[in-house]
Amino acid sequence: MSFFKKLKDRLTKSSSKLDEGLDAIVEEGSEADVAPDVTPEAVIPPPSPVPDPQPAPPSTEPEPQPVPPAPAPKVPPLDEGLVPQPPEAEPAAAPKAGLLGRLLGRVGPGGAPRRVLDDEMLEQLEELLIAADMGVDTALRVTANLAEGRMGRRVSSQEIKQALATEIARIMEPVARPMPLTSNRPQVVLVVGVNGSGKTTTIGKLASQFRAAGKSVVIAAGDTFRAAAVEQLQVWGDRAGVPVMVAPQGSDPASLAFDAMTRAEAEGADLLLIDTAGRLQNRADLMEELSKIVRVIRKKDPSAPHNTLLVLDATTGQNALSQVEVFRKLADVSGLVMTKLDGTARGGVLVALADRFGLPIHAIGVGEQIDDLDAFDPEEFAVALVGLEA
Ligand SMILES: Nc1nc2c(ncn2[C@@H]2O[C@H](COP(=O)(O)OP(=O)(O)OP(=O)(O)O)[C@@H](O)[C@H]2O)c(=O)[nH]1
Repeated sequence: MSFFKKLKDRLTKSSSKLDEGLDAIVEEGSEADVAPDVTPEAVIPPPSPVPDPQPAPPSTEPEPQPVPPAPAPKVPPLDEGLVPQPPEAEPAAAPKAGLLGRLLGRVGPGGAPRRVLDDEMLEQLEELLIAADMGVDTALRVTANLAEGRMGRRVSSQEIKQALATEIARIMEPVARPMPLTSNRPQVVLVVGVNGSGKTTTIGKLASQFRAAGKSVVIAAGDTFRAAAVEQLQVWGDRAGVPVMVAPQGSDPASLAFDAMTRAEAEGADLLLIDTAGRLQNRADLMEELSKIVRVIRKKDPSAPHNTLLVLDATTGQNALSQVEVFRKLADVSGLVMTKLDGTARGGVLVALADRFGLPIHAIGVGEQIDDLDAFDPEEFAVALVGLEA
């Protein structure tokens, strides 16, 4: 199964939320929009060419004769990259409201419900995006950009989805960067994040991928306080075929990091992945612990760590934003990994993260298996998030 397929299948909760929400907004508005004037005119298919590229304002005065009344659906085709579909051909007017119209609307662009993009619709879109965890600022920016050049036009939900996906991909593009590989040997990667965010799993998946790419890897189980965490890391190390250095419970993580550095150097390892504790209850202690690890490994290599990955759990939604803020104070975070994008309706938080911090998103996790981690592809993500077909 391609990763995209997997992503799409597993992002169902996020995408269905947006997907259905967008459909509902357009359908609801399209009914309200056509209802007042649809009765008399629905009979007459409006003449093909529209006199003027007018945005079809809700006709104010009652039209006397049934000649070519402007109000209905005849607007110049929505151009500018909204949809690569043919302009709504001829039958546009007829099957609008009602179940049939809706069903047809879902089948093809020909009879899709359309709604005039106005302030009310924009507000509804904003609310939907905020509910999908995009955050207020980002939702406002996205909808403002979406509105540009489209206000007053009749749009279908498919077109809105396309436009939304384009907008989201545009925001995500600059942050979609795989973890850079350096020439340092070992390249030291510090992995930080709150407990349960998926650090251990991510380290296992990364180790496995680097191994598959021909790199030699050493893992250090730096959360020495939690025996279960260490055991879990050992399990992942075994799966990935990578040695895991552990220390007695409660011993100094910095000294373990130093030993791991020594071993990685001695073995000529390409990468050293260091797991760390994620107890945020006492930030001062955690900060001290992390900076001690950094001090100690810098005795061996002043340029280390070469990457500090913050692992975030997508299911925490907006909380991920505050975690970035906290961890940026505790450590010099250089990139993000977002886990658990499967099974959450909160995938939109990634857009908020990209928009707010601009930190590289190196990878995303969409499952608990060893191959459920991949590079972050902004277009695939955007399309999956809004529920479009690839
Ligand atoms: N569905 C899903 N579950 C994940 C993903 N990544 C991690 N998990 C699960 O999340 C739980 C916590 O993951 P860990 O890797 O143990 O998290 P941690 O940050 O190391 O947490 P501690 O061991 O408590 O420090 C585990 O049950 C993982 O299987 C993911 O991408 N998708």
